[in-house]
Amino acid sequence: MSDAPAIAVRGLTKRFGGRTVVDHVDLAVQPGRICGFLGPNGSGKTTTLRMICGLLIPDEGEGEVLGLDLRTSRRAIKQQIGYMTQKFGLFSDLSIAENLEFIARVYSLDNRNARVEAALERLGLTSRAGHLAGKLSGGWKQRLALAAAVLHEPRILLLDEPTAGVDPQARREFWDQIHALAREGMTVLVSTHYMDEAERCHEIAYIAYGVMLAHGTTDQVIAASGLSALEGEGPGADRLAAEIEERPGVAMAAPFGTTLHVCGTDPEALRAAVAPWAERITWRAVPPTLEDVFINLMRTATDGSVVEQA
Ligand SMILES: Nc1ncnc2c1ncn2[C@@H]1O[C@H](COP(=O)(O)OP(=O)(O)OP(=O)(O)O)[C@@H](O)[C@H]1O
Repeated sequence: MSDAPAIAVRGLTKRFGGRTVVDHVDLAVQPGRICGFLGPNGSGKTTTLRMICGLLIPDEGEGEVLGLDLRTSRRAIKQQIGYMTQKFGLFSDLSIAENLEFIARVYSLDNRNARVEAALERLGLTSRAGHLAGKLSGGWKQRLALAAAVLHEPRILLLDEPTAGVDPQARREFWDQIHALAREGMTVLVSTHYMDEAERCHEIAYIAYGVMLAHGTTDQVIAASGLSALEGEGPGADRLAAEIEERPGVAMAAPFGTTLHVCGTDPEALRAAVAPWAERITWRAVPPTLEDVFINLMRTATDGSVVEQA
């Protein structure tokens, strides 16, 4: 397998009405990797995904998708990408298999029967092929949407919040499917708001106000944040969040059950900040979480988007 990234974009920029919603984003994802794409609502994830799959033309920037030029080969790129949008359309009065057959027909795919069979098999849908799509639970609907997205055997999958509103068990199974596809060599870029999903990715990218603020493995992103964290346990620890968050050196404080989780960028200042409660609360150093890192990034990020006056 070549070492060339499956996705490599540089300086990708998109403006809507004079407002920059994706601002010089660089991203490279190697073949067979699952990259989680995180960021607050409206930070530019969907817009970035749509530029990568050739549905939107960037205002600035360049890149290659599977070695194809993002600006000049959008049609060829689209054919090699499976894109699962936040709201996917399916016909509720058609069965799972009929929905897939319909999609195969709309896209004029060859070997339609074999493709539908393969997609059903690949996504564990064969035993439910005759079930009406409208009667499926959220998790099975997502699985059908994933089957539809891989019907044309793309080499890259772009998934836009694929498991929003799906229960934990179904989400876990959906992620098992994504990993199975990645093992076959599929490159996956998946936007999500869930921390447990971020942790299931090989790497993560975090974007806020259209600017890419972090990219790497979970460990790399946590290490690069420079955060350290303490966990406080003792009577009333969980009720101290507001008070402690006011102290210098504390970036965030949040109760988790009966404990209090605090973090900041200066370990000594953090210790000093909680010292007044040291008699009744036991403080111990714990690794910062991905959630700490993302919330801290979000709080420190600024909206640099420029709205031009009409
Ligand atoms: N076609 C459009 N015209 C004008 N503004 C748009 C358009 N598409 C997106 N935007 C704006 O661009 C910004 C980024 O939107 P985008 O959907 O890319 O964010 P997102 O990170 O995917 O958000 P979410 O997590 O809520 O799905 C938002 O402020 C959105 O309102």
